[in-house]
Amino acid sequence: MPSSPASASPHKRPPSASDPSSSSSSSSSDRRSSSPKPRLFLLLFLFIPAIIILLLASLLAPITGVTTALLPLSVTRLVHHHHPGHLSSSSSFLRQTRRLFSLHTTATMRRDKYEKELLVAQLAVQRAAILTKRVFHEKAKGTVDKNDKSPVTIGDFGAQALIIAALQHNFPDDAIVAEEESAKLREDEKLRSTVWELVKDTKLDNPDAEALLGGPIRDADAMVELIDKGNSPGGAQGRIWAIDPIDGTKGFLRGGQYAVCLALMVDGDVKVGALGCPNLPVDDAARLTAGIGENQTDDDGHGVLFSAVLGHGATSRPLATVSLDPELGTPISMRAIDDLTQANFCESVEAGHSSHGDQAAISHKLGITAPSVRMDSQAKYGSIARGAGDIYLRLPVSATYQEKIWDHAAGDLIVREAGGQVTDVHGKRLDFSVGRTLANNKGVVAAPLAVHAKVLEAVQEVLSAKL
Ligand SMILES: Nc1ncnc2c1ncn2[C@@H]1O[C@H](COP(=O)(O)O)[C@@H](OP(=O)(O)O)[C@H]1O
Ligand SMILES: [Mg+2]
Repeated sequence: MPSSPASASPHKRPPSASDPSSSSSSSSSDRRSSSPKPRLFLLLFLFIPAIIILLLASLLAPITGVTTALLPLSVTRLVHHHHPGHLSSSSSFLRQTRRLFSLHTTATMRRDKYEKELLVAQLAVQRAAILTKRVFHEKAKGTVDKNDKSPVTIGDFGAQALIIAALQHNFPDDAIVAEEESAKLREDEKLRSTVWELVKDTKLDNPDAEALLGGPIRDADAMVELIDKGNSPGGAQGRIWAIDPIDGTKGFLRGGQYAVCLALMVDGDVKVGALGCPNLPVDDAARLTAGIGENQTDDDGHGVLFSAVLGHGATSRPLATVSLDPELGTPISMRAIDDLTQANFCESVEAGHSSHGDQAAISHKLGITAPSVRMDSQAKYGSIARGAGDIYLRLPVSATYQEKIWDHAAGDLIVREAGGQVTDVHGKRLDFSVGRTLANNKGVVAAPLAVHAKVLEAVQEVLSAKL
């Protein structure tokens, strides 16, 4: 039969020398009134270390990445477990503290995931891609001369204005490095009104998403001013966005691959990247084919959005899927290559951007027989990141050319987050902290992590005379 609690029993147990609970003959009420100091001491003894732990954990969370939200909870449990009933007023204080710290920690974790930045980047790229696609279709219909550069100019200005508008609306204090500046638009009234006609009618068909980007730009003058906000010198400090509104202008003109590119760098390190590739297949499993660089359409089955956040992997999703969930998307990863001879290379279409001859010599050295796949733009980075291709080489042609940060920032992160390594031909990581160009780097070697060193070795052997 269960014994009744001592306090409820009318018969007190006789005191016993061996019973620690009866070492004193005083009653519990006596005990309550006679020893406040030890209890206070005990309280302080437990509380002060707990608060110090909470403070330290919270401060260290951004550095260590440790999930401290659980820590205050366990400290609370520990205190309650050892001193039930004595901490009621203090426990509400502790609970409040815990809530405060968890809120702070959750905010830190969100910040580390750059959720809002990712969402805005994805939507901004998607909206800008709608504009570029409209121009691409006009061009495909033959309404403009093939050698006329105006479609790409119109698309470039329009897409840049739309992306900057979204960034300014959401992150007004961030700096922006963008490819275009508005001088030409200010001089050319006709060009300005053509771009404005396109910009004013381009919106996402999801009203919440469109509202998040700040809705339409006010007028043509505001549009021109927005374009010039992309004039930051870049550098190693603070938050800087890099925009290439149409990367692969040559591809855009020839009806091949091009990309709308956006990346966020914080203190010179790329944290978020989004690449809209309107003419790539949606299907991640489709291997690259020789014809991928020409006569493309953005019909059904085409148009993919690659994204990545540093430390959180890379994903792809259809460019047409507008969602307020930044995590919607399929994780992508580079193809595991056991036998390098089975790998395939991609490179620029333009021999003036990357040496085709050196690339062929490197292929040969590695025993790769498949011809390289040539395509314009950062679509190359996206394609190897999802395993459609394996290796991307950009081999310097000119000794003086400096690569632009907007041509690489998003792609570099997406490949690294998909399990790849990206360096220059000297084996140095791309350095986005030195301004608008990659002044500290030469060329690009991007490959799955496991084979990167081997590929780099072959690159250096072939280029040894030039390096
Ligand atoms: N001599 C050169 N070497 C390497 N890249 C160059 C170059 N001249 C121009 N580019 C860059 O190459 C980019 C295109 O890369 P790709 O050849 O991979 O498609 C161009 O971007 P835009 O098309 O945005 O102008 C341009 O910035
Ligand atoms: Mg470019």
